[in-house]
Amino acid sequence: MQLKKKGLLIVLSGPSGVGKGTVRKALFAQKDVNFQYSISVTTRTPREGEKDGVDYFFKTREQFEQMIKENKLLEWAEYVGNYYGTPVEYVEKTLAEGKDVFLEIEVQGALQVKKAFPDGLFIFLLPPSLEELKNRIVTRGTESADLINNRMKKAKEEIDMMDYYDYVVVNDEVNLACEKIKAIVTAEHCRRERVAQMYKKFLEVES
Ligand SMILES: Nc1nc2c(ncn2[C@@H]2O[C@H](COP(=O)(O)OP(=O)(O)O)[C@@H](O)[C@H]2O)c(=O)[nH]1
Ligand SMILES: Nc1ncnc2c1ncn2[C@@H]1O[C@H](COP(=O)(O)OP(=O)(O)O)[C@@H](O)[C@H]1O
Repeated sequence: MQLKKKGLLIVLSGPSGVGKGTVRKALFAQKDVNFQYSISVTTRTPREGEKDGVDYFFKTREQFEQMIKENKLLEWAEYVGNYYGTPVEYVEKTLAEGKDVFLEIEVQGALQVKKAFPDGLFIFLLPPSLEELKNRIVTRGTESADLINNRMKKAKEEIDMMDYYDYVVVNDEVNLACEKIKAIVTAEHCRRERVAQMYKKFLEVES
């Protein structure tokens, strides 16, 4: 058992358009939320309004491949033609400081994180229906018709993976989804605290 309390690694996944970004921004706008957001690296072109170092670190494929070679990524995946990855240094440093880290990543990456951090907290965000998912992607208006179809195909594969997650949260209403995520994190902290206390007590009895 670790003596120094480490932060909790929280992973949020879900199909494109379900509202991960919206829910994440709503969560981080709340004063009682102390998670640290891990900014990912991507080779995707920035969307209108996106800023380098805020939404993503935007890199070329060559730069990204160099980061893979240098083991600078905790996990990475190719998603609809672009690379996405999590810088490892920030995650390890922040967890070691006892702070909770929040990753918003797709399922292939989440499975890699689960191998490296089996005690992470894995949450899957589900749309109320596939029809509503398509509606949201179309309404967002950032993808061409081709890309929307690719993302819908991918969405069905992704939803098949929700079994690997600890919790499933339906994003029917943004504030409600945020409340559910906060409740899950609080409950997980309490559970870990209880286990740590029992373990401590057990050691006292043994010695
Ligand atoms: N594996 C992995 N996936 C990521 C990372 N950052 C973002 N993603 C995921 O990549 C997918 C595409 O992201 P993006 O192009 O921003 O479009 P979005 O679907 O509208 O969020 C989403 O499922 C993101 O959660 C990362 O660091 N690693
Ligand atoms: N609970 C919700 N109800 C209705 N629309 C939503 C909800 N959550 C997100 N949206 C909308 O759905 C679209 C996709 O959301 P976004 O956060 O970009 O998804 P993701 O990051 O999962 O791809 C956006 O237009 C957003 O405003």
